[in-house]
Amino acid sequence: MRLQDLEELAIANAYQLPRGLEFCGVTADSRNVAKGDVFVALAGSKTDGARYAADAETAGAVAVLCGENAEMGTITIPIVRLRDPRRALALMAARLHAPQPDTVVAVTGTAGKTSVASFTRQVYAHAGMDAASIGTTGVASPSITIEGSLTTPDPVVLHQLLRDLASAGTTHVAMEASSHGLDQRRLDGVKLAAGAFTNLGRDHMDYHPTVDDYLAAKLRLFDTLLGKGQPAVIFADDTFSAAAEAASREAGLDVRTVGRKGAFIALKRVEHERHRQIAEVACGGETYRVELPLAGDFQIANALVSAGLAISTGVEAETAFAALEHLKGAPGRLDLVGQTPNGALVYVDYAHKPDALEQVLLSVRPFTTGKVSVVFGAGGDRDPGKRPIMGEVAARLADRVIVTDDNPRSEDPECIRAAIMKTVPGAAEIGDRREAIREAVCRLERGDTLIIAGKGHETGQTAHGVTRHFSDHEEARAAIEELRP
Ligand SMILES: CC(=O)N[C@H]1[C@@H](OP(=O)(O)OP(=O)(O)OC[C@H]2O[C@@H](n3ccc(=O)[nH]c3=O)[C@H](O)[C@@H]2O)O[C@H](CO)[C@@H](O)[C@@H]1O[C@H](C)C(=O)N[C@@H](C)C(=O)N[C@H](CCC(=O)O)C(=O)O
Ligand SMILES: Nc1ncnc2c1ncn2[C@@H]1O[C@H](COP(=O)(O)OP(=O)(O)OP(=O)(O)O)[C@@H](O)[C@H]1O
Ligand SMILES: N[C@H](CCC[C@H](N)C(=O)O)C(=O)O
Ligand SMILES: [Mg+2]
Repeated sequence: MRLQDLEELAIANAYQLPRGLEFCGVTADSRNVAKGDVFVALAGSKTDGARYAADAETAGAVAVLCGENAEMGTITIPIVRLRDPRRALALMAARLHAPQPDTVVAVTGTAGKTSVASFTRQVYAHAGMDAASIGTTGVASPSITIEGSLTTPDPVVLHQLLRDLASAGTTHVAMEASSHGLDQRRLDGVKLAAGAFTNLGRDHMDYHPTVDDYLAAKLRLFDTLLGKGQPAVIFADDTFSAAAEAASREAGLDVRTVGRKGAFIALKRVEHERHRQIAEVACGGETYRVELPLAGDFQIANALVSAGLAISTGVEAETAFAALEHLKGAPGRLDLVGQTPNGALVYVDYAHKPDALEQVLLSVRPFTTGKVSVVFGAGGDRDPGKRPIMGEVAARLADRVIVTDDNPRSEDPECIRAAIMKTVPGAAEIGDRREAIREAVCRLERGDTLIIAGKGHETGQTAHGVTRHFSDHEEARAAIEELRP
């Protein structure tokens, strides 16, 4: 690629560009610079890439792209100042690591992204397509499997991955668009075919200064990344649905609402059973009966969003709704890990924010004839404001609460627990998560349901800066085993 190609990508003015300068790669991390690369110096949350420009030059960088006001030290390679260097990085990574699979769809929202990405992949696969999903739980595809990473990978990693998937024959990709990812332009180079919105609640208040800022980041998917006439699938029954719909209409997108208030897919009726739900939906003048093999009201919402995405990108409605009958839940999302000898149900769930905790507790109540128990904590080095709200949710919606540690990271675990305990004074406090799970499991009686919330698919616990192997699934199964005679 030549530096003057940036002009074609509409990210720089011709006069700024050293003509004819060729480069082979791009990176925003000086530690990854290879000879002949362009280094993009980004101002981050911890440090400023400009500080590492000299390291990048030593490592063989041929030019540095940076923000308009970056304080660059003395370097001899050309410096190109840009209004939006993060976007430049994404567009360059896309150009360098082409091609992308033909159909890439992205889903944003506070909760449900991982589930929708996984469900959409499953619907595509059911329709006979070679499909992948990319998100919090990693990459799933017929050719490439990667466990867990960022929800939205950084652009260089993302475009290398999309290229590898395309080369392996994957044609359809469903990916998560996190607010960090959207804000940091990680998706700006992705050629999207459609976008989706699930809901908006409290999250990442450590990163976004206000809810408006958080919403604006999410809405970039619709007002900036998708183009006129492209489908925007919007869950219609959330408080913020109207805002997502308005932004999409304003951008000239083809708005397709789904849910009880949905016009594209209208949810007419749901019957909840213990491990499945039967929904009646209307789409394109037809009515379909869907037996969803998953518990939880919110999974209906996620399933409809994924059907909306699949139908909007070429899957027949009948095929999409038939596919929903075979869905497997995303790992660690209202995941039934076992049943105690007296018949109580034990679920692992990834609710680590107030709305998710509320939804998951509400959704097990209809099939719980006994008590609803919950074991949860809150992550350290993350928005402390959510802790008392999660305590309040648990106090209101669970009959038995054990407050334990999540990933305290660098914080004092006791202080995190104390902040939750303030609003749920009736709770038991057991810091050791293994012990908390055991205690909760052995107190279960017939008809009870236990939710072990917060860590879902995670396989480690980080405390005092050290990560040790820890799996809620393994702990729950071991605790159930101990009850067997
Ligand atoms: C807060 C945040 O989003 N941080 C991400 C961001 O880092 P940053 O831009 O703030 O970087 P920084 O550490 O301040 O450094 C600034 C720049 O200097 C560069 N640098 C730094 C040191 C050096 O020696 N040389 C060098 O060039 C860095 O590469 C960077 O470009 O960009 C990095 C590269 O893409 C990410 O790895 C990093 O993710 C960190 C690890 C992280 O924990 N991110 C989480 C919060 C995140 O992104 N989460 C979302 C949402 C999760 C969800 O709700 O599902 C996600 O999409 O996963
Ligand atoms: N549509 C939904 N509405 C409300 N809560 C939901 C919804 N879908 C999932 N949840 C809850 O949120 C948790 C996380 O779900 P999921 O991983 O699909 O969302 P996510 O948006 O990817 O979250 P994260 O940003 O943490 O990766 C689930 O375990 C469940 O408790
Ligand atoms: N992507 C989220 C995951 C949180 C998971 C929870 N178990 C925690 O550690 O807080 C974050 O990094 O904030
Ligand atoms: Mg996710």
